[in-house]
Amino acid sequence: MRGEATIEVNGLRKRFGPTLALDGMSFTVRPGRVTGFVGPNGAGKSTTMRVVLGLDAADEGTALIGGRPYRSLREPLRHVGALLDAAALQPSRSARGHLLWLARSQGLGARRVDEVIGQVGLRSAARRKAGGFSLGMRQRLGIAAALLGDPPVLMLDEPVNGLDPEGIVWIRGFLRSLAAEGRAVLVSSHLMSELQGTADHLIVVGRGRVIADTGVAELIAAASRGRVTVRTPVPERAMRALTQAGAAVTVTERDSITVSGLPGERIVAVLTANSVPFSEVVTQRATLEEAYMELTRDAVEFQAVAGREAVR
Ligand SMILES: Nc1ncnc2c1ncn2[C@@H]1O[C@H](COP(=O)(O)OP(=O)(O)OP(=O)(O)O)[C@@H](O)[C@H]1O
Repeated sequence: MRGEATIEVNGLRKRFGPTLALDGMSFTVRPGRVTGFVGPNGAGKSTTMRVVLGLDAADEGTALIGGRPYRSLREPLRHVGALLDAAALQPSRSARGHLLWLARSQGLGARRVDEVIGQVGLRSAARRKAGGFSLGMRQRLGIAAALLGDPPVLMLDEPVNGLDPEGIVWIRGFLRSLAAEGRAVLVSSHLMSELQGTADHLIVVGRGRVIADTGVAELIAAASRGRVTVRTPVPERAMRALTQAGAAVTVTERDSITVSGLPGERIVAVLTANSVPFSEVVTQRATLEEAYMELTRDAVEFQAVAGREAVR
């Protein structure tokens, strides 16, 4: 692996006829972590990736891989590996034949081909025709192709789409290991749940621009808003003690209250000091899906309104 592991996208605008696909898209993908690129259908994820790879030209803005535009890279596979459409392969070629053909075009040898075949777990199928491959096998082959040049930057468009549970577990672990090697890994999805457990960082997009650029842990913490549920047979006494300690408290059920403004450990300490009995103190955590829904609500509402207008 060589070269700088970054993708920098700055002020991209792209129009397809009446559709503004990219409207000032800007973000940086950093090395050593999996960055999820997530947003509703039509948000501009694929278009951004295509612009970064020089497959589409932007009307405005810049896209750089390791500080350089794709078109200036002499052996691009050594700088960036991409999986855009796993169906795009020559059905009559064997998996190994397909990779050999790609490798030759970039001055890479058969040894490297056999290495990546092993890495993605396709050794036993390497000589079979790719046309007969399942979607999961095609995804593995596409990832093998992306890895051929041992690139510091990887971009995968919806790699989890259509995979069975075993394939999903495999790809999650695999992407994490590629990031742990110091690569910049950008993975798109329109489903947040697909990125749970995979992405460390998220670039959330809607309507051709970035809505949020945030760590997964921070996003969940912000959506959870530090709420803690306390189960107690004496909610009024608990409420008094915690309010005095500076918390905001609401009674949610007959025997439970929701507390905000104090961390769980402090709540336990206050209740104990005031001899208030309790059976449970649970810090609430929003799921990634909930946090995401909150962020993208505006973008989705816009689409729903636009859709209704189109129907009328
Ligand atoms: N070649 C094209 N010609 C016309 N319109 C296009 C073209 N490519 C993309 N678009 C439009 O640009 C917008 C952004 O599309 P894009 O495929 O980048 O979104 P996406 O976020 O990848 O969505 P999805 O999750 O559905 O893949 C959409 O409205 C799409 O219809």
